[in-house]
Order: sequence, then C-alpha cells, then structure tokens
Amino acid sequence: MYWIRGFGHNVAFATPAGFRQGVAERRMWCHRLSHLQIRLQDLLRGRVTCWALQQLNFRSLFPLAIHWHHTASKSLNCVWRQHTDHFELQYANTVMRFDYVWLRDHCRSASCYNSKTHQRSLDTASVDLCIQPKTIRLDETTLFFTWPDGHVTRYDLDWLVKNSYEGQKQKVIQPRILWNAEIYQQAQVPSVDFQSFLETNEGLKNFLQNFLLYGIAFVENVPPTQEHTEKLAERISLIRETIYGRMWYFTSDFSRGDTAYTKLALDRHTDTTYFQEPCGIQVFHCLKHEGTGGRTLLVDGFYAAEQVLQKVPEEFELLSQVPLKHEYIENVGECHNHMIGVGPVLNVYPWNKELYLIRYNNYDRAVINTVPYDVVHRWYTAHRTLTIELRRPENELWVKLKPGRVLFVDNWRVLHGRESFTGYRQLCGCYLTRDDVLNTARLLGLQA
Ligand SMILES: C[N+](C)(C)CCCC[C@H](N)C(=O)O
Ligand SMILES: O=C(O)CCC(=O)C(=O)O
Ligand SMILES: [Fe+2]
Repeated sequence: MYWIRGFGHNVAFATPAGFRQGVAERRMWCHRLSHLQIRLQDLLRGRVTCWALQQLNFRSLFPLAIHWHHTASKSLNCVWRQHTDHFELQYANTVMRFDYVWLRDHCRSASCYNSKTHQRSLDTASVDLCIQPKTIRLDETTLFFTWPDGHVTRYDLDWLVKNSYEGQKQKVIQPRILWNAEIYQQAQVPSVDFQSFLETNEGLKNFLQNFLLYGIAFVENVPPTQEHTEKLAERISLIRETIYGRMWYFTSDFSRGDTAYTKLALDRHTDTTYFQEPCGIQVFHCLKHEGTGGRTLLVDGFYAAEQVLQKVPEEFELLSQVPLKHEYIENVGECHNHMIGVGPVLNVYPWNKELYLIRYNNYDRAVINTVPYDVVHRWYTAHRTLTIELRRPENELWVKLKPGRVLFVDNWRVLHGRESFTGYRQLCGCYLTRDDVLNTARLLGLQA
C-alpha cells in the first residue's frame, strides 16, 4: 500500500502487483517526485501527487518503541513520545518532530493568538528557550501540553500534520504542469473570453488555474486599446509601475535604451532580471502590426531546468547557488537609469528544493564578479547545459500576437522572445505584482 498525499488530502492505493514491483515503482516515484513537479502524463493518468511514502517499513524505523504512548483507539493509529529536547509524533503516516519552543510559540489559545486577526499575541521572546512541558496527554484527536507555569496549549493532530516541517517538506507550494511545445498544444488549454474574465468569477478562476499550471494564459476578444488591457490587468492584480511606466506602450522607435524598442529579434529571456525582485507577470497586447515577422517565442524555463536536474543534478544545484548580477544602464534622452539585481539563475525553496523563480537574460547579465574563477568555469558549463535545453526547438512555442488576444506570462517561469519584424508594430501591456495575482487566486480557492 502506498500513501499518496496530493492537493491537501490523503489517498491510498494498492501496488499494482506484488512487493517487488512496488519497490521499483516507489523508486521511480521518489525519483520523479524528488523535484516536486508534475508531469502532464501523470496528471492525465490521475496520478497527480506531491509525495509518496511507502509504509511497509514504518514500524522498523522505531525498534525501541517501549516508551511510546499509544492511543486507546487502534483505528486512530497515533503514537507519541516525550523526549527531553523535542516531542515526537507518528500520525497519518507521518513521523514528526517538534521543538518545545515551537510548540509553545504556536499556541492558539485566546491569550496567545488572536483568531480574528490571525495574528500572534504571544511575545515569543518571553518563552524560556529551555522550556519543556510538565505533562502531555492525548484526548481523542487533541493533544494537551501543560507548561511549567500552568498554561495549557492544545493541538489538533491534523493541524500538526498540516503544519509540521515534515508535512510541508514533501508538499509543493505550487502545482504545475511543465511543458514543451507538444505537451502544451496537446493540452488544448482553453482561452478565456474577455466578457467572462471580467464579469464572472468562474471565468477568472479558469483563467487563473490555467495560468498557475502552465505559466501562460490568453484572454480573447479584448477591444484593442490600452484602456481595455489595463482593465484586464486590474481584474487580477495590481499593476506594477516600473521605470517603463505603469502601462507601457511601445514600438520600434528606440525611445528607450533597450533592444525591445527596435525591430531586432530577441532571444528567449525573462524581464527585469536587474530588479531585486523581478516582475512577477508580464501582460502583452499587440495593438497593431502592419508587416512581417514579429512572432512571439515562449519557453517553459521550469521544464528546461527540470531536464538539467534529471541529467546533471549538480549543475542544477550550482545554478541555484551562485549569485549573479543583472544590470540595466540607460542614458537615452530624458531617461537615466541604473538598476542592479542580485540572485542566482534558479531560485529554489531551501526546504523542499522546489523551483520558484528563474532569472535568465543573457543581454542584461552584468559582469560576473561575485564568483571565484574555478566556480565560474563550472557555472559556465551549467549555464550552457541549461541554455541547450532552453534552445531545443521542441521546447519552443511560437505564437503570433494579434489585436484582441492578450497574453499573460509568468515572468518567474516562462521565457519570452520575439522574431525580428518589418513594418509598424505596436505593443501595449504592463507588469503585475506577483503577490497580488496569487492573492486573487487563493481567494478563489486555488492552491497558490
Ligand atoms: C518594453 N518593456 C517595457 C516591456 C520591456 C523592456 C525591458 C527590456 C529589458 N531588457 C528586460 O528584459 O527587462
Ligand atoms: O516585442 C516583443 O514582442 C517583446 C519584447 C520584449 O521582450 C519585452 O518587451 O519585454
Ligand atoms: Fe522582454
């Protein structure tokens, strides 16, 4: 039997045939799940999960179970143990260890926590760092900790599972479907209509779900004006004003000191890598193009990074550890700017290694002076491996932006570029703050 936890609930399923196959399959799972990303095939087969844990050897992990407290009811299947420096709990197929200061600090009693504001009232600095509970007892599914001063903290077992490090570590923050051109095209992700996007929560939710899963999404039938584009943007987020303005409107007039404002081709990149926090989302609306070329290139940076992780894990690690600078220097007309952003190419959450941000812009990468020479060479090798993946033709999704069809790009994940073009081409759009897009998604009940 495997226990699979996905999207907030536990599901059990039997091994297809026998133990051997079970072990082989478990290895495959763990291998796949180590990076905590979802592949489309798994989603289609109904195998979407965040982590898998084989339970066969669960007991053998604890040979000295003499001092364990078992629950009266066998069906609850909960055992716990009070160690001098931590509390250990086995419940819901999870082995958890809790620090006593942590247990005191997260007390949800009325005097420690304001449940109206969801804020802590307890002054954490007043907790003795050597604190230990006087007594611990379990009643049904609630654990009671009595502290030396008599204060009682209660925890529901399910709350502990959900909020423990062990529980979080094996969960993805953001479920995603990684794609190459074929996967994306076969998924036939529907676009959302302007009207339903603006007027219904369902339309907005569908749009956001697709955006969160794929990192790109389209809205159709938008009146081709800057005002309507702005309205769209404001429906899901706050517009992030930058040195390019709030809403930007650009053509190949070299009005700014950047290649974007020319007719030249632009290789795949993410924008604003030179900000300490690169812009979360980019909105593109092509209002006019009388000429040839100018198609937009989209590449799932997380799919490419995933290939690097599979093929050469130590290069993935290096790209996630070496900090680099990106830079924007502009002195054109009235525009004078000097921006510097520092950070690695791949940004992963330290506790579960989940990738959440890729910074990739070879035009804007600054002089590398934050890395010693021997690491620099290994970094260039790793950067090459990633670039090869990003440039595989099968990973390239080409689209022609047309008036009425607005594209939203997750600038922390999906790279964009463009083909060179002729004629008059007008693009408008804006950047959005990521926190506010995710906020909207969560309020609609999506995992983000
Ligand atoms: C035109 N628009 C404002 C959208 C972008 C301009 C930013 C271009 C810059 N090289 C970067 O990649 O960040
Ligand atoms: O012109 C385009 O299609 C995109 C240019 C670009 O990369 C940008 O504006 O960020
Ligand atoms: Fe760009």
